[in-house]
Amino acid sequence: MKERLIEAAIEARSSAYVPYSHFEVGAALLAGGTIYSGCNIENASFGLTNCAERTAIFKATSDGIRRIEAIAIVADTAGPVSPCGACRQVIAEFADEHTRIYLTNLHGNTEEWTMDRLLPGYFQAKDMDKTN
Ligand SMILES: O=c1ccn([C@H]2C[C@H](O)[C@@H](CO)O2)c(=O)[nH]1
Ligand SMILES: [Zn+2]
Repeated sequence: MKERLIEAAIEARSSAYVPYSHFEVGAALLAGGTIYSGCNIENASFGLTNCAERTAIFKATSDGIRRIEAIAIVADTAGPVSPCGACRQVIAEFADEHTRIYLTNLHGNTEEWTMDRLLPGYFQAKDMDKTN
């Protein structure tokens, strides 16, 4: 499944809409037996750009998915791609301690991470509980 997810992420990357940065990113996640993939989508108003990871996650979420089993992210980087902070927090929303996070590049340099490494101390719903 790791290889299938990486392949799907590479395929999704070919749809990246990146007229400004020309930096193509692809992501693919496994949830409920289905693979959801996404690319980065830029905008003339740069701050409205949506990263590939969030595109894939939002596609899955709008299909009713609430837990990610595994996610692969790929870009043409020297080493494994490093997701931005916003995406790390969004992944955390739908990940648990078993979620496998594959960070890779076009040369096949792949690292397998879990949430504790991706974003230690990420904000959680329970952090809003004043009694804790
Ligand atoms: O993990 C990442 C990092 C960056 N980008 C996108 C956002 C923008 O389109 C381009 C350059 O930042 O790469 C992603 O999609 N995912
Ligand atoms: Zn991001």
